[in-house]
Amino acid sequence: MKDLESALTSTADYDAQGVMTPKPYDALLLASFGGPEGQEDVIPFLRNVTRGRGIPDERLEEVATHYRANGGVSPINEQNRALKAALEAELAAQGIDLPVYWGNRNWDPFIQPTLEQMYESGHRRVLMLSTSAYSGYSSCRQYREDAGVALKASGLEGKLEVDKVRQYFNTPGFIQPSVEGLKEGLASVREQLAQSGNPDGQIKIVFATHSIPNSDADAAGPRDKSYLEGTFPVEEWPAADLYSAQHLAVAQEMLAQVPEAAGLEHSLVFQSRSGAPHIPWLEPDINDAFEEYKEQGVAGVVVMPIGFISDHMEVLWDLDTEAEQTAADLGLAFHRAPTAGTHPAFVQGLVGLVKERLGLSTGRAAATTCGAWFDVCRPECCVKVMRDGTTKPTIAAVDAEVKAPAL
Ligand SMILES: CC1=C(CCC(=O)O)c2cc3nc(cc4[nH]c(cc5[nH]c(cc1n2)c(C)c5CCC(=O)O)c(CCC(=O)O)c4C)C(CCC(=O)O)=C3C
Ligand SMILES: [Fe+2]
Repeated sequence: MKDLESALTSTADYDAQGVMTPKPYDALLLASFGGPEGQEDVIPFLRNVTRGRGIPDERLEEVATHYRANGGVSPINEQNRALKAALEAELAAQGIDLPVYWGNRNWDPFIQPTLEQMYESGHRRVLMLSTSAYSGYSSCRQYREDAGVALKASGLEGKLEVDKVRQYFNTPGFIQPSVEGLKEGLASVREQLAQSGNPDGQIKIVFATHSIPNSDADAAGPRDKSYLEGTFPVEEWPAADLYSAQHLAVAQEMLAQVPEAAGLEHSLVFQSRSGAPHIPWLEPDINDAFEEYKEQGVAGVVVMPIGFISDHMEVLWDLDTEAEQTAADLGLAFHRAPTAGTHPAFVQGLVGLVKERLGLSTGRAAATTCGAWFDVCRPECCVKVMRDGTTKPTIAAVDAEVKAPAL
């Protein structure tokens, strides 16, 4: 076990701010969540997702119906195939020779066999890009663990180097598609209100993201928040956990770029809660929030799905099916903005992040009041202590081999 101080200072390939020295990576791994591709995959997929996580059976049955209604197919795999193709095209257009592979946490193609295949094909230095933009256990650390565990289990540790692209919530390429979406959404809701004879009706801009357990939210980012100095202005978000604070910073940046939003109220709400009912998760739920807005005199909502990079099941079901129905029941005008998907600005932004790591660009792209996030996560970043008291091996972390004390 490495001592934390020496882990922070003795490794040559990143600096004290967690910025990694550029390297000649020879392949890119697009790492994602995975999803079922047919009715027979649905339950095995859900078991993979929730293994050891105490999600009640009733919740699994309920989530299964969302997939069943869509032929047992999650839209996420098609979206990742499209993103992979778009990344390949953009890399080729920029003359960068970097093959792209795809591996998932919960469904075929899985991360471990993909890494094995990459090694067998002669790759030795892999850069991983995950389909999650924010900090948090599910969105950052768990991807680092997926790679860390896969390297151990495959015996590739020390033979295959795997680093990770930093979290990109506050990059211009992630923000720009939503800026356009917000403008279109405001126009759409204004039009709906005018059509219904209420042209001056109050509009609320509702930023939506995945709820997570409060304990995960509190553990998001480095445990010692002084590591955030110069990267994330913690003092601006005194009441919020870091996961919420990152979303609020993104929301603020989008609003600042949309003059049509001036004077309108906005909020951050949560969706897709699971887990046992007695365990607190981030609130308010989007549907509860709509009821409150109705009572406050709001006439229409523009929903901004900023927690997700593509229109997967959580977006199609929890927003476009449930939340839209709640809005209809309440008589609220409703518009859901697109996710980043394969928007050219997003794809170019991701390729820009890869170029940073290859040493092909100068500067580290960042929007919002936060600076660029760390390439190498700070001590106990988004830490999750397993039931047996250990943490899992991870990549791209100063504490890869440091055993975390219980929280
Ligand atoms: C923060 C976050 C993101 C956003 C970042 C990111 O994009 O990665 C995300 C994405 C996704 N979550 C997804 C699906 C599921 N998440 C679940 C369960 C959970 N998610 C959690 C958090 C997140 N999840 C948590 C704390 C749990 C409970 C504990 C656990 O198990 O870790 C469950 C179990 C059943 C249930 O919903 O209870 C399912 C089926 C899909 C695929 C959708 C598709 O198929 O199109 C995607 C992209
Ligand atoms: Fe999830």
